[in-house]
Amino acid sequence: MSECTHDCSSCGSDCGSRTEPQSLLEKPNAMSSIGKVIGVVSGKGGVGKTLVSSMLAVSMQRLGKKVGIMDADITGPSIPKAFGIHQKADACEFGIIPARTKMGLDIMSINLLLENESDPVVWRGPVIAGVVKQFWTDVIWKDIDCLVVDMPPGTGDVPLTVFQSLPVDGIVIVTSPQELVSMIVEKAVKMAKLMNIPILGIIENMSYFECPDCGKRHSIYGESHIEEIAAQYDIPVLAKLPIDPQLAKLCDQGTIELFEGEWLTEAAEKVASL
Ligand SMILES: Nc1ncnc2c1ncn2[C@@H]1O[C@H](COP(=O)(O)OP(=O)(O)OP(=O)(O)O)[C@@H](O)[C@H]1O
Repeated sequence: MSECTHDCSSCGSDCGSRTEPQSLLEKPNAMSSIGKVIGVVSGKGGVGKTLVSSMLAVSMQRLGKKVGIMDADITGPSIPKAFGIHQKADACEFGIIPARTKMGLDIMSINLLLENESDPVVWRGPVIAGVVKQFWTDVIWKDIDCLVVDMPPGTGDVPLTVFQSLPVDGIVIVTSPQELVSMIVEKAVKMAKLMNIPILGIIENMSYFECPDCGKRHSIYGESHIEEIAAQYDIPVLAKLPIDPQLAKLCDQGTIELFEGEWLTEAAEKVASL
């Protein structure tokens, strides 16, 4: 064993002098420069986390920030499709170069590394978690003000890896107005607290549908209880996003960067000002 430096955070030895646990934080690629890291999480699948991650990133870019998106949803990657990216990632001697969207966002996703983007990822948890770490250690995130990490739903291996290995500055929780939402939000809140990660707020997706003819709002998935839930956990509601077929269409066409609307501007300002 080498001589004790008394810097327990970076030392892997389990000696009698240990006063604090070893930090599991990974070093980013030497060529990377990353300002803030924001995780976008949801307790369950299909609530529109990818759509919200994409729109939040675009909204921050519209505020003049340089934004990257790490698609940490390894088994269900959908970020490249939303941005119409089908090419493979490039590499140089220093690391992997993310794909650049039409409007200038940097994107990394497992789909940029697979031979065919429709190939399924049938890997065990530790391998998937290793890939997510490599998206941090091997990818060159150049001059990024804010890196948005689109997490897989739930509280499994990947969120745990991201929270332990990346210096996450805060998370945004995405929900939809459905029955189980309180319990689901509670799980996400508890995980963030357990990992000492600040919760920036909740975004409710598919909150309502606004009739294009008369402007009346309909609560398709039931009345929203997001304010009560947010108050219960003392976290702000950052935005409410309507069900809008136009958004689904833009996602399907790979043109989400062209969305019109200010729903996420306030949330983007809050995240960008961290
Ligand atoms: N507000 C909305 N209005 C219209 N369509 C939406 C809205 N939010 C999400 N969708 C559509 O619902 C589908 C699922 O959304 P998305 O992929 O963002 O969910 P997710 O939570 O990331 O899913 P997963 O858990 O599978 O990763 C997509 O086709 C998306 O375009």
